[in-house]
Amino acid sequence: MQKTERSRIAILTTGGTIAGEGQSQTGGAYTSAKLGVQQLLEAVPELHDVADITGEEVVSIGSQDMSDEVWLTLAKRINAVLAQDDIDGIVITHGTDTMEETAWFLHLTVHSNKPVVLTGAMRPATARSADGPLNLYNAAVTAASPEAVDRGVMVVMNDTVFGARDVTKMHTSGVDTFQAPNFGPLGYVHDGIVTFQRRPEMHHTMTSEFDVSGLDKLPQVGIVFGYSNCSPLPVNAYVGAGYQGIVHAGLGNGNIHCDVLDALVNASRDGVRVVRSSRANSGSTTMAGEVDDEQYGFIASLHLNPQKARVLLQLALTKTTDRDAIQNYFLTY
Ligand SMILES: NC(=O)CC[C@H](N)C(=O)O
Repeated sequence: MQKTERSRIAILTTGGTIAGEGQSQTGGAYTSAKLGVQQLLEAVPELHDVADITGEEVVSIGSQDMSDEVWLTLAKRINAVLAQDDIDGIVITHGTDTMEETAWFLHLTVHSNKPVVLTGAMRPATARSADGPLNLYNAAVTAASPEAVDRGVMVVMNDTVFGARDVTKMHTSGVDTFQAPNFGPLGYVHDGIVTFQRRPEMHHTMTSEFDVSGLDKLPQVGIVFGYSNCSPLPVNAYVGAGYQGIVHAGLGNGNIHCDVLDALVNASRDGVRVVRSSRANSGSTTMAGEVDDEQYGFIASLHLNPQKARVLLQLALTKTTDRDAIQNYFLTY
């Protein structure tokens, strides 16, 4: 696709290490979410070679403090900005800890085919070899590219373009922390040019039926972690607190310790929707395995990791509590 006019990109900031500051250029200690939009933009003058840029702060937090409320604010703001004729794409700067969840939430709740790209950094702005400035530049290159249209929400980090559904944070501190263990990247950015290899096949953005425009909160869904000799206490606590859904970060192919299984079966029979995911980091929690989902009324998360399964279950519960319909969402998105 040839582009004749200059792109117009809105950069929305939310905090994270990309806006972080430390005392030392080589030490590890720093505080995230310290720099404002102008400082982020001034660090990368080359952004203006890529597109006409506007900047706006949405929140300023470490993404470990991300909340459903901020997600709803972001989705509504992005939908409004992308509805403007004078904006071609959006870059969101974000902490890396929950970047994959925010990207996935937006992939399902933004209704535009214009590019939406999240980026961040593993090293604060004050560090030697800070990765934020080049990540921000590469994100803007991607958001400004006509080739990026209709690929849903993306994460651009470390020269690599990932699809929101596929990407996960795999390393606590390395700049190559983001990976897509099941399906690989969508593309790469080098020398100011983005090259795509493929398109996300499952439903998203324009074909997503989830609409949060009228919502000010989301259904409560918790995650419980599976391990040897584990306890049903967290499941029972969520049920007691009135949670509508529970995602089990299971063993292997979504297996569940017998004590926890009893608690989850009771929860499921009481109408709490239970999704079976895996702590294994790659592979699908398949629909036929050691656990009989049909018998217990459970839902298989397939390739979605626990934190992403939680997001889809929250959105599914805004539409229905029917187990089969929710399983169908997991097969569709
Ligand atoms: N590398 C990072 O961005 C981590 C900083 C912070 N914990 C956050 O996720 O916002």
